[in-house]
Formats: sequence, C-alpha cells, structure tokens
Amino acid sequence: MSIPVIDLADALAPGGARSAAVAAQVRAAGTASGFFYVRNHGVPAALAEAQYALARRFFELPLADKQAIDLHRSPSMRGYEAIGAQTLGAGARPDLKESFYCGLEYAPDHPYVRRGYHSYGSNQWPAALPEMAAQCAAYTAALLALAQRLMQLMALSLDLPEGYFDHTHGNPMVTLRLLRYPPHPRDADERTFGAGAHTDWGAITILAQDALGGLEVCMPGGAWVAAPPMEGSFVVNLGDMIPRWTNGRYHSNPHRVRNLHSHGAPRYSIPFFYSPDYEARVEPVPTCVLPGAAPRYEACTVGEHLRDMYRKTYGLGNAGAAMA
Ligand SMILES: O=C(O)CCC(=O)C(=O)O
Ligand SMILES: [Fe+2]
Repeated sequence: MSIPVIDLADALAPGGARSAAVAAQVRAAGTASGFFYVRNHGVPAALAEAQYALARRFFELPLADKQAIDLHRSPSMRGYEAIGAQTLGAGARPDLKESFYCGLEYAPDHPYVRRGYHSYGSNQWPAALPEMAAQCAAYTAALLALAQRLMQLMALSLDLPEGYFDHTHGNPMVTLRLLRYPPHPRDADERTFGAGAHTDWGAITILAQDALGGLEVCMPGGAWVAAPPMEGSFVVNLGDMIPRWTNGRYHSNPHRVRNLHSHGAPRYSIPFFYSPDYEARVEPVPTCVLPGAAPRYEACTVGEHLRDMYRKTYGLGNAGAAMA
C-alpha cells in the first residue's frame, strides 16, 4: 500500500466536473492511511517558492534576532521555537528541528482573543525581514482556500452535500509553520528524530516539503513508508479531528521525520495546519453512524477537542490553564 496522488484539476470550484471522482479518491485515502498527495491544487508555484526562500532567509538570521521573537513571548503561540524545544514521539529524544509559527491575525478586540482562545491573536515578526508578514499572509490565504475546499471534497466523500462543513469555516484556527531540520547526526540512535512519531491534532494539514525527503508515514498495517517529495505537490494528512467527525471511518495516522538523505544539507518543510472555527461543533456525521448505533465519539467543539489533545500531551499543567 502506498500514498495516493489526487489530481484536483476541475475539482477546485464547488460543482467542479471531477469533484465526485476526487471525492471517491479522498474516501479511499481517508479510510486507509489518511495521507494523500494533491497536485493541480491551485496554489501558484511562485508563491510556494517565495515561501521557501523566505524560510531560508528567516532561519539564516542571527540567533539573537530569532530569539527576540521567541514563541514564549507570545500569548497566541506565534514566533520562534529553538532546536530541541519539542519532543513528539513517546520515548524519543527532543526533536532536531527549529521552527517559526504564525497564523491569521486576530485583533486584540476580536471576541475569540478576548475569550483567550488558544492561538488566536497576533503574530510576531523579525525586525530584519520586513517582507515576511505580507508573504506569510499571502501564502496562508492561498492554503486556507485549499484547506476549506478539501473540507468540501471530504463532505462529498462522506455522501454529504459539499457545503456540509461550510458553517464551520468562519474564524478558523490556522497555523503556518516554517521548519528547518539539520542533517541527521551519523551517530544518532533509534530514539533520535527530526520530528518524532505523532499525529496532527487539527482537521487537515497541507505540507510543502523540499526536494530532500525524510518524511515517513505509518500505514494501517504498522509499516513505515517514505512519503518522498513530488514536485509541484503537497502532502495532505488528516488530523485527529477527522476520526471524530467521521466516527472513526477516516484515519489520522502517525508520521515522523529524519533528515537522512540530504548529504549534509538542512531540510526545509512548511506545514499548514487547518482547524475550523474554535466554537464549531465536531460530532460524528450522520452518514458515518449506523441507524440505532451509538456514535463512538461524543460531540465537542473544535476548542474542546484541541484542549483534550494538549492535555494528552502536556498533562493538566500550564497548557490546560492557558487554554481555559
Ligand atoms: O516536516 C515534515 O515533513 C512534517 C512535519 C510535521 O509532521 C508536523 O509539523 O506536524
Ligand atoms: Fe505532523
């Protein structure tokens, strides 16, 4: 079993001629590993290339410039995270990657910011890269449109009207992350990863990866397979919200990264994490629950789901308090 490639040509607009065919492919991927590639996805190649170029410029800044916008200075989890700051896999060593987080700008008087919803707020930008805010905003807008179209195709794939999830599209929780992985150390043990095995927590992740490779996906039988780069494509994977929405029919599978094949070069990747409106309800859709059967998941909101995920990872300490 491998990771399928889905061509989105003629399926990008509602009612598109190939929408039903694409929905069938989404259903096959969702019930298998929850991973698929997309091509002809509508995001201009020049926009993605500019985003890589920006990521390189950002990570090449002096450490002090990056530390000046440390994530921990931001109430909305935006900014720089140093190498080794995150440990993803159970029993793994801290991840060998550094990153930068940004997202949609929500003004201080936005109700969700006032309510202290996790990651709603404003960005931190490095003073040395004045072009960064506009480039990230343009890339985010393009990826947000793609993510919301994928939610429509997912609705179709579940035998629902394609607009079924549209009411959850307002005030989305969106995180764009720039990642740089140093070369994997030659003497690294089996507990060392660029990113340890994990599932994503949100709804849909759209990943741009450079030409070096290193991403591996856990298939339904438990085998790890490479998800090699494919020019002009993104890797899409379903996050933990989707099993909840589909009553376990679609999967959010573990994946991990090791920068093993780059001949000493750093690997860059740019995941875009999409979650719907923080207040939207997530409950098993009617087409995924047998008549008379109890759903496997309780209804919750997007915010409650994400809070559960943080608690699972960090315990009930600070993260729980910050989300309250
Ligand atoms: O860098 C990659 O290829 C994957 C990153 C990833 O899985 C994540 O950030 O959640
Ligand atoms: Fe991930």
